[in-house]
Amino acid sequence: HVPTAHTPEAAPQLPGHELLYSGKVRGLYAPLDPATGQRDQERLLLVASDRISAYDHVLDTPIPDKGSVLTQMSLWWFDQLADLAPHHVISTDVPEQVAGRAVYVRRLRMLPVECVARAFLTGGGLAEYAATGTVSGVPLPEGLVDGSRLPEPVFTPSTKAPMGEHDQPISFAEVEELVGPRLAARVRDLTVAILQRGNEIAADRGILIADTKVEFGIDPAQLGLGDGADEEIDWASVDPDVVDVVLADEVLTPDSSRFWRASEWAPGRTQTSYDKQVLRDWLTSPASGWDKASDTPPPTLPDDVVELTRARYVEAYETLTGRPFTAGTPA
Ligand SMILES: Nc1ncnc(-c2cnn(Cc3cccc(F)c3)c2)c1Cl
Repeated sequence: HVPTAHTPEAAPQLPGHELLYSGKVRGLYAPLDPATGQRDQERLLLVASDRISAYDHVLDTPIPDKGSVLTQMSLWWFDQLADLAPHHVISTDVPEQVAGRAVYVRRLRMLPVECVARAFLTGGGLAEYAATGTVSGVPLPEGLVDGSRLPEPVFTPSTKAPMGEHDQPISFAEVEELVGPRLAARVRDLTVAILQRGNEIAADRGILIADTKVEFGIDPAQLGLGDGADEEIDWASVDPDVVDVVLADEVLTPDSSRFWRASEWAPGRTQTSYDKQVLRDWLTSPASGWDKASDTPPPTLPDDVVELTRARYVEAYETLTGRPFTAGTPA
């Protein structure tokens, strides 16, 4: 089930494909059957653009290869996590206009929950903890500060807000109301296990993953639905021990997660972002002439900021995977 699209110019037209849904920096397309022009009901094309967002704005300057780096990092993580959960990837044999930065995926019915887990406390989770001593209803030790490592990753789910709005944190009890206690427990356990595994692997490479957001879906056939079917699903009736809970969307990328350099980690202050700090520092410096409180769009980026930011993405990919980044071709 893919939300109806609003089709801003941001996502390009793609021959043989229909744009279904355009996020801030990504697009979701349905392949069209060349014979009938009908949408393929079993596959989607998930495209990552080179656009980057900061301070809730999508910048007008692309970061070359960002889409390709993040796509290839996600593909690598799907392999590293294959023992924890099946994934939705079918093929990287994609149209040349999006080579290296798109994947064909199985079209699933997505659970209506943004599955977030936190291994370190910062951002919205820290704010909630400061106000209540808990996060998503989970009591935490006293005395935690910005960047504190949590005793173990905590599941902090959100609702899927409408386009352009912020997701709203919800409690585990609300997740149980949304998808039933069995699926709720399963996606909680999977999300925590994915972040735990991600940090085990990343720590060996000097990277900390503070938090991450993943999405899960289920094959319509396993729900007794036709491919094109759009009817409401009674999630509470779904038994996760019978169906496959599939890891979809993107996984453990710097867009879906906070990446920090382990060598720079210092609880008690704002941590530096592995990938976005160069961009943030320039945008908040006098050099940019921009005021982030003004709600005006950020200015075009200078070449050195673009190149340094591109280098951060490439460095994150090569450090994590141990593979040289090759632009435009899937690893
Ligand atoms: N395998 C799947 N089956 C059905 N739906 C999805 C799905 C729906 N939405 N999203 C998030 C998203 C991904 C990219 C570009 C966007 F604009 C939005 C992912 C997936 Cl991944």
